[in-house]
Amino acid sequence: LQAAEKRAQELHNLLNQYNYEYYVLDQPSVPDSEYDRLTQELLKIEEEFPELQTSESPTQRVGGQVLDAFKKVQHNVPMLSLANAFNEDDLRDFDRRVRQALDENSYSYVCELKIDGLAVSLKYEDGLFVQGSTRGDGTVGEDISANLRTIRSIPLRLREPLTLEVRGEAFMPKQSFIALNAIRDEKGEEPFANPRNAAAGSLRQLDPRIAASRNLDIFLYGVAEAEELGVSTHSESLEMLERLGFKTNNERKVCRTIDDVIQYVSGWADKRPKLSYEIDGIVIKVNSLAQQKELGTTAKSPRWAIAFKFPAEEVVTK
Ligand SMILES: Cc1ccc2cc(C(N)=O)cc(O)c2n1
Repeated sequence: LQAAEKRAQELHNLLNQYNYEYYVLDQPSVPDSEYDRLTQELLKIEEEFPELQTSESPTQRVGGQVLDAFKKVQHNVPMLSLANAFNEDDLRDFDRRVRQALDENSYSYVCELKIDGLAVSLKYEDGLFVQGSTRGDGTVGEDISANLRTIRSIPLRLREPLTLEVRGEAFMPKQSFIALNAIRDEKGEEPFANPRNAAAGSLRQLDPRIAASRNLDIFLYGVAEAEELGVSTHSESLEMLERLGFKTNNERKVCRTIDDVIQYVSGWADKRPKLSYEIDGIVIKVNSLAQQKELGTTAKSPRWAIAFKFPAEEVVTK
């Protein structure tokens, strides 16, 4: 058993690394055939020694049993929703409020694409993925761990054995959305109106095999209680997420002034069709976590962030 256990660990490490290269970096270093061969080898070992078939095994992404309902999950750190800005004046009003609240101290912003998907929270204990949930009403969400495990860019084991909670946006890439609607069309089923609804519908499935078939993906954008982990800005949180093996959206920019923010926002308005996923705006955050704390939140939204919304995108359906 020891030899099998040692080989199984080697295979976990290899398969996790190849999975990371393929789904997070989009730069595989081995052909699919090699990945499949190693997976078969691990499946054989797990068949011979069932005690090695642990939940962290790369072979256990798609669970077998169909749930009859989702459990409720309490978010210790509320998942906030963002206030919206629709034009330049709204952005300048936001900046005025920030400047006043920070007593004219210097501050900078981080701009990131606002992915049009479903906000989710992922919990890790000693580096292992233990729970995934929807935002729900911000304090209580639904446990969709079995469905989130099927998203290949979500690591089942972090590069460091940390216990933390991260937040991100699960989404369906445009191409997967078009392919899914073509299949539904053939089967005489109602097509999904847009990738966001398709992603939400997929993650609400009680059978994880259906979620696994929907080619979902995710961008992580935050670490709950990041300051506890020795991080002082939002951009450092994003770098930490990358170091831990998470997929983040690299289309982000630190902007020193609201004029830079406005330039960044207007630059993206007509670049959306080029993206392989839908965005519904740009998220603008005060970069310093200490200043975020100083600004605080209203009942449901941070005072240190705002979402600039683009007009609804005419969806390419064919
Ligand atoms: C605090 C917060 C809330 C919702 C968010 C949503 C997105 C998004 N949809 O991409 C990105 C963020 O950085 C967010 N940040």
